[in-house]
Amino acid sequence: MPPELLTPQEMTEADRLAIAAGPHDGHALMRNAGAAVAMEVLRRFPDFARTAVLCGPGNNGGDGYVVARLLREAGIAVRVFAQGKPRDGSDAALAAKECPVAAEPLEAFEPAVDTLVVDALYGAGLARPLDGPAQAAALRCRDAGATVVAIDLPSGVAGASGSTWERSFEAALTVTFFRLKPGHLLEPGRSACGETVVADIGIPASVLDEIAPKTFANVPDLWRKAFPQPAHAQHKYSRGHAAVFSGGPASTGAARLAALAAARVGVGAVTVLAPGNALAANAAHLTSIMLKRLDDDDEGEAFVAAHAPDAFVLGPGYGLERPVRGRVLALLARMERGALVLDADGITAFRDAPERLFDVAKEARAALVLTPHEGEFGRLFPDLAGEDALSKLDSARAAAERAGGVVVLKGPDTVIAAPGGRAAINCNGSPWLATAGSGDVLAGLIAGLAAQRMPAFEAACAAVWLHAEAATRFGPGLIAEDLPSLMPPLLSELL
Ligand SMILES: NC(=O)C1=CN([C@@H]2O[C@H](COP(=O)(O)OP(=O)(O)OC[C@H]3O[C@@H](n4cnc5c(N)ncnc54)[C@H](OP(=O)(O)O)[C@@H]3O)[C@@H](O)[C@H]2O)[C@@H](O)CC1
Ligand SMILES: [K+]
Repeated sequence: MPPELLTPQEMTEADRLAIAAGPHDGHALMRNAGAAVAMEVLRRFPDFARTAVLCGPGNNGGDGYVVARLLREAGIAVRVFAQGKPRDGSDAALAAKECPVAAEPLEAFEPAVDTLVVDALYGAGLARPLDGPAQAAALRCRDAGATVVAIDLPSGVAGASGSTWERSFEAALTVTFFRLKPGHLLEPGRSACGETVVADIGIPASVLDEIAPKTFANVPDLWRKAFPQPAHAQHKYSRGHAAVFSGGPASTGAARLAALAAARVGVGAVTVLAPGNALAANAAHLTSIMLKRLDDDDEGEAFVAAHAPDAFVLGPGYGLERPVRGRVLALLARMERGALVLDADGITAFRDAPERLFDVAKEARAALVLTPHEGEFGRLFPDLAGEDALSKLDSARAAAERAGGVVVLKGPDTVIAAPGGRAAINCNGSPWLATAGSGDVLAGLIAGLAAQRMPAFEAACAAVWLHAEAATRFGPGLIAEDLPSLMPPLLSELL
């Protein structure tokens, strides 16, 4: 899957540029789009005796008329149910004219289990909630358990955000064109799409040079070139040094999970920095990972000065009893390079004064990486979290800009955003990751990669992908302790 994602506006621009460059005009692109959908229908659903194609008034409907014609030509029983008429002279009007199946009103559509439904009501052009007849059709399909193939997007799903207005169609398969849109990967759109296929309809990749998309699917091709490759001449510290702050004696496990993850992702040396009363608990469980006593800020400064770790993790199991903010701000100001990954309690500690963190991050040489779940995100960015008009992508992007750092907004559709507007949506998420300690491992993976000089945005994207891929491959029964040791085979594949 190519990494670029296009907003509906960017997709319109891609169409325009492709038509201008030739040889395909809009009608040819529509015929190619319809043919791609018809081919998927015939290939994947050969057992349906009947097909109902629901056509809207725009170009999405135009694609539907092409599908209806091709399926009829292939000998399938096809009925067309239309909402509105294509505008005179449009490509969709031409496609409707070429379609030998007479259109019936959408209100007459009754789904049945033996009838495959092709949803060509609305795609990228949907600008407001589905109206009554379209909503009723979506509901009837759900109630009847009909199998739906959606063209471009299930009608009712917004391409830019994945949000759904009222009831949307729910597809078993969605066929989209040229590149995915954010709405295919962001929930609830992603679940509504079922399986998603991207079809080539003759738009050349060169149109992307002009469009310069800033949103990506988080696939290895997005960051593979920046992934750390060990060299023969390296020693342990030149392979990077990551340090993880431990919580008190009763909450040391989170830091060790992060430390082990950093080590497994290839960093040369890892140190756990623990308060004196937590040294014994940590020492009992650490072997290759170093342990250093750290009780107050002076010692922290001295350690950073002497060893200059390339990346830090602060937050997992850290607690909120000890002063956190001063330590974070001093560390960030002092680091020469690399990244400070702030997770969990490290994020919560700044709930009353996020601007203090952001001001320092904007001046820092090291990158700040924040890894909030939705709840933690709301503590640092209450206005962004409470704004319904913003998608998860918009929120993460605005937060990264405001924070002057990389924001990893976690969830089933984790979004990674950097200042400047670059953002990636993760697409290999796994329900098995919803387990205690999994976030600690992610923080450690990010720090481990950043310590090896991978730029912070790429490090965060790669870590999110590795974390999810490990969980997906492991499957049921996964606990956070399993995750670090699942890295080696994934690294072998990537390298
Ligand atoms: N461009 C190309 O070359 C190619 C494009 N392709 C295909 O085109 C699709 C995009 O086409 P599109 O832009 O015409 O948008 P589409 O989704 O059909 O809807 C627009 C129409 O719906 C109407 N409308 C909107 N919301 C509504 C609502 N809630 N309830 C009722 N009506 C509503 C709106 O009316 P208006 O807002 O003007 O009143 C307008 O008439 C794309 O998804 C892909 O399938 C492919 O063929 C490849 C080549
Ligand atoms: K559709």
